[in-house]
This record gives sequence, structure tokens and C-alpha cells, in this order.
Amino acid sequence: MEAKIANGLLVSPRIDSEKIARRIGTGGSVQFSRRFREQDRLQVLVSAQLQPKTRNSNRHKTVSLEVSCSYKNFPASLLESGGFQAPFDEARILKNKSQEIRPYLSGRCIYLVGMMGSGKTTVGKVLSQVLGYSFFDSDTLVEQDVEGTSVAEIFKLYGEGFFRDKETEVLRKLSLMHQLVVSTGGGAVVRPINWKYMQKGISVWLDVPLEDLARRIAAVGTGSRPLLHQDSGDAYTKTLTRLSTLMEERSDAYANANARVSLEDIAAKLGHRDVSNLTPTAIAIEALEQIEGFLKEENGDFGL
Ligand SMILES: Nc1ncnc2c1ncn2[C@@H]1O[C@H](COP(=O)(O)OP(=O)(O)O)[C@@H](O)[C@H]1O
Ligand SMILES: O=C(O)C1=C[C@@H](OP(=O)(O)O)[C@@H](O)[C@H](O)C1
Repeated sequence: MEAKIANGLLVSPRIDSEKIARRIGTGGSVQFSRRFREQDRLQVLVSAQLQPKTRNSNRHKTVSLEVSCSYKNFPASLLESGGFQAPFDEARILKNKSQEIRPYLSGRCIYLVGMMGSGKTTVGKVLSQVLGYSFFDSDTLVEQDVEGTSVAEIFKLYGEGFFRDKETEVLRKLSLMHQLVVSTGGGAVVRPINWKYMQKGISVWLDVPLEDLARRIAAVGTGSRPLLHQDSGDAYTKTLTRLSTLMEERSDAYANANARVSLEDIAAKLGHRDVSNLTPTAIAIEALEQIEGFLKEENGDFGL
């Protein structure tokens, strides 16, 4: 049996129906709880209803089970997040963490770098909101600078070099400002001049497994991402192949960032089987923690 609870976390309680039967006979119900890794946080209650034996069921008893889950006393029904809403506790942790480190940022901008689809825009908006910073997407600024022409059209009409020049110019202008969270284009890291501008702030690499990137991008289509676009074939496989090549070319450049947020590490910390159910809020919390680590290294432990 598999129960889906709070934000996609999966648990698989194994239930010994014989033991249940011995305790409650042929009818009635029993409740028991299993506590998982985070003992005081996650509780799964399983109620079993035994159906009376019928002539055809002399070898197997039918047990109907109801599973209810709670997380820190919040029932799963409240926690089911739907979309990207953060569970209550995540939102609180994010707020506390942002208040803790905000004074030490001294208004420096945060630059999110990472492959296409790594969540720079999604997580960037969460970070900007909680820090009270303004959010900018460098692709959008380039588009505005070319009279609202989309990135895909800019590549088609003027070529990648033209786009990269515009991207550098946008990053130069942003580097003169403060209190911004900037979602950079996935390829911004390849030009050393762009690092000169980003080094005015703090850079954070969102490191997402390529399979997950390919899944996300294939789900929304490659139309807006000219370096991945293909007219035919299996979108997931083609995207994954292309992303793998780009990652080989860029991984050293991403590693220049001041902080790295690994979705695999977050999933391991939270006890998730994979990264696909991590909320942007959970990722934003990890980003702030990694930024905190960077600030501590930079300035010596500042007493947090
Ligand atoms: N944590 C996440 N889990 C699942 N999907 C996500 C997550 N973060 C972003 N996405 C989805 O992935 C796609 C790319 O996200 P986006 O923030 O635009 O990435 P980027 O700005 O790095 O290209 C979007 O469809 C977005 O909804
Ligand atoms: O990786 C890249 O070279 C690119 C990433 C895109 O931005 P996102 O990372 O926001 O998709 C956009 O700048 C352009 O399509 C090129």
C-alpha cells in the first residue's frame, strides 16, 4: 500500500493483517501509528476495518484501510499543497531565515544561475518576496530592450551573439543596483565579463538533475528556449541529450557561483525519494542557508 501525503511525500506502511485479525476478530477497527524519520513531525494513522468472512473469502480476509496523515499536527488535507503553495512550516522557516540573514547581505543583489528550467525565475520570485527585494529576469529585460521581441525571435532574427551582447549589457546595468534578485539566462555564466558584474552581488547556482530539467522543459515545450528547440521527435529524450552537452560545456562555469543549491541534497535532507516534489519555498530556504554559509566564510562567523 502506498499513501500519498503532505506535498507528495510517499510512505509505504507494511501492515500485518493477521495481527490485526487476532486483535479485533472478524469486525471492528484498530488504530496504530507509525512514526518515520522525523519522529515528532510526521505521523501516519492507519485504521483497519475487517469485513466479515464470506464463503468465497475463506483464504483471505478483506481489510479496508483508511490512512490519515499529519505533519506537526496539521492534517494532510490542510497540507496538500496543490501547485506551489508552501506548507505552513516551510513558509515560516523561510521568513525567519530571510530575516536572519538580510542585514548581512547589506543590500547586495542575488544572482541565480543554472541551466534552463532549473527554477531561477520561480525560486527567484519567492526569494525576492521574502527578502523585500525587487525581482528581475534578465531574459525579460533583453526582450524589452529589443522592443518586446521574444528570446526565441531574437535568436532567429539576430543570432546568439547579438543576444549575448544584450544579456551582458543588461547584467552591467543591474550590477549598478541594489536589493535585487536576478534570474539570469542559463548561458550567462559562459562569458567572464558577466561574472565581473555578478560578483558585485552574490551568485547562487541552482543545481538540478538533468533528467528533472528535461522533464520540466518537455512538459512546457521547447518553443521559448531556442537552444533546445526541435520540431519533431521525443521532446524529453532530445532535450535531455542537448542539456547533457550544454552541461558538459558549462558545469565549471556554474561552479564559479558563490553558493550551490543542490536539489538532490535537499531531497536527501528532507527524506524525499527524488527532487520532483520539492517546493520552490524549500529550495529558497536552502538557497538562503547556502548564502549564509558563503557570508560566514567571507566575513568569518557573524554570530548566527
Ligand atoms: N521546484 C520545482 N518543481 C517542479 N517544477 C518546477 C520547480 N521550479 C520550477 N518549475 C517549473 O519548471 C519550469 C521552469 O522554471 P523556471 O523558473 O522558468 O526556470 P528558469 O528560470 O531557470 O528557466 C516552469 O514550468 C516551472 O513551473
Ligand atoms: O541556457 C541558455 O543558453 C539560455 C537560457 C535561456 O534562459 P533560461 O535559463 O531562463 O531558460 C535564455 O537566456 C536563452 O534561451 C539561452
